[in-house]
Parts: sequence; C-alpha cells; structure tokens
Amino acid sequence: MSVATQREPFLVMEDVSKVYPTSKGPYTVLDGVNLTVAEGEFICVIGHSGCGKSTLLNMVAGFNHPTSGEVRLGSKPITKPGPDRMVVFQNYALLPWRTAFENVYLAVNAVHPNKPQAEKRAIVREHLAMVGLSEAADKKPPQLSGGMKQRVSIARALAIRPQVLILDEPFGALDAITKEELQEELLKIWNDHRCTVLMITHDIDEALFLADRLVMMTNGPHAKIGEVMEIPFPRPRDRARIMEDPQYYKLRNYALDFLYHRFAHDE
Ligand SMILES: Nc1ncnc2c1ncn2[C@@H]1O[C@H](COP(=O)(O)OP(=O)(O)OP(=O)(O)O)[C@@H](O)[C@H]1O
Repeated sequence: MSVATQREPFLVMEDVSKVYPTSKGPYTVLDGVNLTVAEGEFICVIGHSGCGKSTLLNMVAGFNHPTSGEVRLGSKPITKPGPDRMVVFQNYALLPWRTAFENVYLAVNAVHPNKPQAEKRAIVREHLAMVGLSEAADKKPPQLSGGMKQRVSIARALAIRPQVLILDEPFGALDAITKEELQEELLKIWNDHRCTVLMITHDIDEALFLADRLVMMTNGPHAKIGEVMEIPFPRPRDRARIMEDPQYYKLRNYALDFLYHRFAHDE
C-alpha cells in the first residue's frame, strides 16, 4: 500500500483535463489525470517533453486552471496562486539588479508586510544560511554561478514556508557535480522541514535518489498518468548505498523501459 493511501489525502488531482485553444482547434494536453499526494510526500514527475508536466504543476501553483476536474489542497479547490505553494523554476527567475538577500527579502516582505523588519531580515538570513549562501548575500545574480542562483531561488521559496514546494526541472541547467550537491542539500532541507514536494525532472537517477514516488506520464496529446512507482529506499538516503542496491537498477530499468519503449517519443 502506498504512503498516500495510508495517510489523509492532502493534495488531490481529480480527473484533471486541460484543453488549450489553438489556431488548429482545441488541443487536449491532459486527459483525466488522477493523483493523491499525502502531506510531506516527495513526488517526482517524469515524462517526455511536451506531455504536460508543467501544465499540471502550474495548476497546483494556481497559474493555470483545469478545463475539467479539480485540484484541491486540503479540501479547498486551488483557484489562484498563494504563499502556501511556492515554485522554483529552471531559469531561477531572480531579479538581476537585486542582491541575493534582497531577492529573498522581497518575497518575505510580500507575504508578511506587517512583520517587523528585523524579523523579516532574520528569516532571510536563516534561509540563505540553509542553502549555504550567507557569504554571497550581497552579490547580485550576474555575480553568482548557476548553482548559487538556484540556491537563492530555493531559499526564496522556502523562506515563505510553503506547504507545497513545486520544482520545475530545477537542476536541469546545472553541471553534474553541482546538480548532485543541490540534490543532497534539497534532501537535507526536506528531511528537516518536510513540506510536500512536487518536482519535474528528466533525470531518473535524480528521481530515484529524491522521491517517495515517481509519477510517469504517458505522451501527449491526451496525456495521463501511466504509472506511479514507489521508491522504497529508506531515509536518510545515501547515494552510494542506494546505487549498490540491486533494486535500484530494477527500478531504473523499469522507468527507462516506460519512457523509451512503452511510451517512446515519436520523433
Ligand atoms: N498556453 C498554451 N496554449 C497552447 N498550447 C500550450 C500552452 N501551454 C502549453 N501548451 C502546449 O501544451 C503541451 C504541454 O506543455 P507543457 O509545457 O506542460 O509540457 P512539459 O511536459 O512540461 O514539457 P517540457 O518537458 O518540454 O517542459 C505542449 O505541446 C505545449 O506546446
């Protein structure tokens, strides 16, 4: 039995479909997506480019709405963005003319305008420290490496203390070593704070290291959830140890087979 079925449903996608109007007529991206996520779960979503992963996560963020069906958090339908759900994008989305500190401060200030300034500054410092960026607080994004910029984005999202952290391929633009470092940091932060995480990735090894469950989407149009894989490795996870586990390769091959044989892309 999955973690989600053992616990109260927290985030629910119920029969979600999305149709975009296009010049060639209606284009059905998602068709009947159902997923129940428990509070504190770490979910990775994988699927070929264009199948609708961002469309789905944007509905959880509240930037986009289902054409039919419903996305609920707690028992409330999600209708608009809110500080209970924060998004980290692949391209960081930082203000380049503001320092790392200011980028995080602006978000904290937007959500807590009435908190005393000293308290807001303390929240910013705490979260920059959490991602190892205390020394770089006064640097602006052009002076930061890709990994550092993504750390600022993660600090900014977490400083709001969201219930759901949505990560849209956050490490896709980083080199392999930086990516592994950030995966370790994200996992440590998640272990300490346990918010619910939804993360899009194209990297099966990343998903196997991070997630409780891997959601595998079929190809679009009319994409849906093909399968959900339970990732059974105990936590805290150690990358070297799980890679020695024979189950690791079984799960990896299963996901690869799903993507490259059963739902191979046409092109
Ligand atoms: N506003 C829109 N109007 C029309 N079509 C759209 C719109 N937004 C997305 N699409 C189409 O919907 C499909 C799904 O897009 P989406 O970005 O959700 O996919 P994805 O799985 O996240 O892709 P990738 O992995 O490349 O980021 C694509 O074919 C895209 O062109």
